Amino acid sequence: MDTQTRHATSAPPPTAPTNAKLLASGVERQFISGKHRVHALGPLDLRVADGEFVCLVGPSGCGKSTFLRVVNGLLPPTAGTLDLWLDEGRAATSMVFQDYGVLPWKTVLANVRFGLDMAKVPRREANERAMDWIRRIGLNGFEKAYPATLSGGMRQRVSIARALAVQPQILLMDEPFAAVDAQMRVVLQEVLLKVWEEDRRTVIFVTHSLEEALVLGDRVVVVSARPGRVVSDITVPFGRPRSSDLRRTPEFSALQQNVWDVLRDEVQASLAAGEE
Ligand SMILES: Nc1ncnc2c1ncn2[C@@H]1O[C@H](COP(=O)(O)OP(=O)(O)OP(=O)(O)O)[C@@H](O)[C@H]1O
Repeated sequence: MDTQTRHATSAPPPTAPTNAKLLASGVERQFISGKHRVHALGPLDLRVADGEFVCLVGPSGCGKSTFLRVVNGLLPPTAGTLDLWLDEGRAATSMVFQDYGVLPWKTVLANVRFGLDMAKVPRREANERAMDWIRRIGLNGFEKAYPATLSGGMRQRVSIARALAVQPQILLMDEPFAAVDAQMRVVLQEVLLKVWEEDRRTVIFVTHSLEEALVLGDRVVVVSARPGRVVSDITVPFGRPRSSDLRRTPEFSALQQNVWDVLRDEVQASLAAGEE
């Protein structure tokens, strides 16, 4: 049965729009920093359908990570409402960050199992589920290895497997491939496409790479200079399954240029405001 979760500054919750997983309505977040008030985000309006892969792009400091933290429930919005429609008994969200976030004193298996251990899943089942993800993400044979012995790309696979092992209803990814080299980035994008296409869970993916956003996303949402608002919401017309060859098509280059034309104004506004 569906439940509805609301991170809100007002009540009551609305009925779910058809197929919606997330609905942000006028979401804002301000921070108090010393004597200053920082208006980090919003008002931001966004609807994400169940099973949709949505990429957020926008200038540095525009509030993208803040939005993910609001969705994750780590930060309450200071205005507006965020509604999530969730299935009972399953993890709501799970986060993957740029800096791997793996625990150096645990093996790959124990890292991937971490969220299942927290949820008190019996050890045998937790091991089976973790091993399944280790295989799916291409780390078979490394389950007993420690993170220090792995490359950056492999550590990030561990992070992704750990996030997915708890079967989150919404996967939140904050520039997850920004710290790996260009070739590994393409490999990780393909790994993510493959595992996502197997079960199509809802994903919100923050990136600075338009190419990455267009390869991965069903939609690319351009966020304005701080405080971040949606300035453009582009449906990516390329079919699935996708591969990296998509990048070499003229249609891809044309769309990338169109999105950049929108984003460039926001980056310039951000630079003028001294954000970067
Ligand atoms: N805890 C906090 N206290 C004060 N200010 C904060 C806090 N967290 C974020 N900010 C400010 O809010 C604004 C938005 O930050 P956020 O990290 O969400 O941006 P971003 O779009 O994710 O940036 P980037 O692309 O560089 O990662 C920035 O000006 C940041 O300095």
